[in-house]
Amino acid sequence: MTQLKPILSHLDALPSTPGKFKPDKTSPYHRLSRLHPSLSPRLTLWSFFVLFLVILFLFCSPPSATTAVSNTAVNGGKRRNLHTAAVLGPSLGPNWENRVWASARPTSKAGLSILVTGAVGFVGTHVSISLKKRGDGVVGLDNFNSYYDTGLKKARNSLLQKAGIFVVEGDINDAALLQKLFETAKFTHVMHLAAQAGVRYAMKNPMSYIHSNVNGFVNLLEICKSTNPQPIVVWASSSSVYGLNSKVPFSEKDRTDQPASLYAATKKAGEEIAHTYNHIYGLSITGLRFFTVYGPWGRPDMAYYFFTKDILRGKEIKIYEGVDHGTVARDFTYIDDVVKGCLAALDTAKKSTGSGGKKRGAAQFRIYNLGNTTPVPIGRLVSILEKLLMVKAKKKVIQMPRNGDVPFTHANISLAQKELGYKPTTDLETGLKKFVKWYVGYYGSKKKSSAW
Ligand SMILES: O=C(O)[C@H]1O[C@H](OP(=O)(O)OP(=O)(O)OC[C@H]2O[C@@H](n3ccc(=O)[nH]c3=O)[C@H](O)[C@@H]2O)[C@H](O)[C@@H](O)[C@H]1O
Repeated sequence: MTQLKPILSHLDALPSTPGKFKPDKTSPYHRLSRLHPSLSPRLTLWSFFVLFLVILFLFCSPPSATTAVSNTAVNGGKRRNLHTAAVLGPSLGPNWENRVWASARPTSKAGLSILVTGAVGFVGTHVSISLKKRGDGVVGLDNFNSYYDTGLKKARNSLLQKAGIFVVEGDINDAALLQKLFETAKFTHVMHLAAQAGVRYAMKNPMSYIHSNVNGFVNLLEICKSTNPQPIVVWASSSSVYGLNSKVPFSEKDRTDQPASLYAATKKAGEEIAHTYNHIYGLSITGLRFFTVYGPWGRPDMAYYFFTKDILRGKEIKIYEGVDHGTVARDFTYIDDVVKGCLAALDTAKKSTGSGGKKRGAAQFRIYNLGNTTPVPIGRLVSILEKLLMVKAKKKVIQMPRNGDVPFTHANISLAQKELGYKPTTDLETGLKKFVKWYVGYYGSKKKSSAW
């Protein structure tokens, strides 16, 4: 993190709305020449010379520098201007370029060069480390937003640094930054995991979902389609797209036009947007529908995580039930299984066909369920946690509020099995054991239990 600080402080110092700046009518030149009329001709000569140098500089700058005028990013609710980062900052200068370039370089002969967005997120961290371990080049991009404990994100970033992965702090909405990244490294693949996650939070902060899952995604695809050669894109959709679909198990062919939350609606929108970019520009795109992914280094906003915290603190937990005491269940999927699915999607993807924004032929477009195929009732999830934590939970069973949650999820994974060789092997009890072990180690030893 420490090396990212200079970038931050540099960016924070920049005005967020350049248009608001009033021109200074009493410029130093005017003031000086009023005081010393004899200086005027000499100053004019110098002014022309300086102007010439400025024009020369602008001409020689990469396009990102000149197109970067109006992009802003929202980070942790704070509006910061990242646009000129690509233009001015010594922070994005040769040292930054070297780090990006070195991190993007594969260490194995057949290795890929991958930009992982959302790299300090839960899935992003695991995927990045697995890719790096097998010899791929990996550069991370993440805005480190404060949707949940940023301390956890920083700790994940330390893991990535130790693995030799450079994570750039920035937002997928920042076109200039993305352009600069693609100019610096020749990415063969983009693993797009940056998103506003969480089903229930969408009622509190709807615009954050549009910002990241719609605007940000389009911004990223715009850069990908214009890059030459175009990278292959693999990205995270969600089981939530099945919404109120009642046919089980959920198959990729089932209807996905009844989302129950804005989160689900933005992921569904993402799938349609992806199709458009595939159709018009020849981008090879694979969408992965993740089913309630859990495990070590997980997300504190998810039920298994905050149930663990609350059980340990003796705090009451609310277990949702459906209509007429119906069971609410999830097809919980362990992180290592999902990572294997992500890597298989990258490895089996065919190349994009377009270049420089022009399609040259039909490109691959795929969508897969990455689930576990075994839905588990929430009551059972709590019993497993009680056993592992050796603490009785204070349970309150309540009717599921109207908050965007769906009553159950259940993946049919036969397509992913056939085409990706995807085969989940971790049952919920085994996976939660690994999670609890990590949780106790992480919060216990570091006394961080107040974080989430
Ligand atoms: O597969 C996905 O695409 C999504 O998975 C995840 O959503 P969900 O499956 O809803 O997981 P999560 O919130 O952990 O709730 C788990 C269960 O606990 C129940 N639940 C929840 C809260 C509570 O207080 N009580 C309760 O019973 C609740 O009703 C539910 O049945 C990701 O967060 C989301 O980003 C997305 O990736």
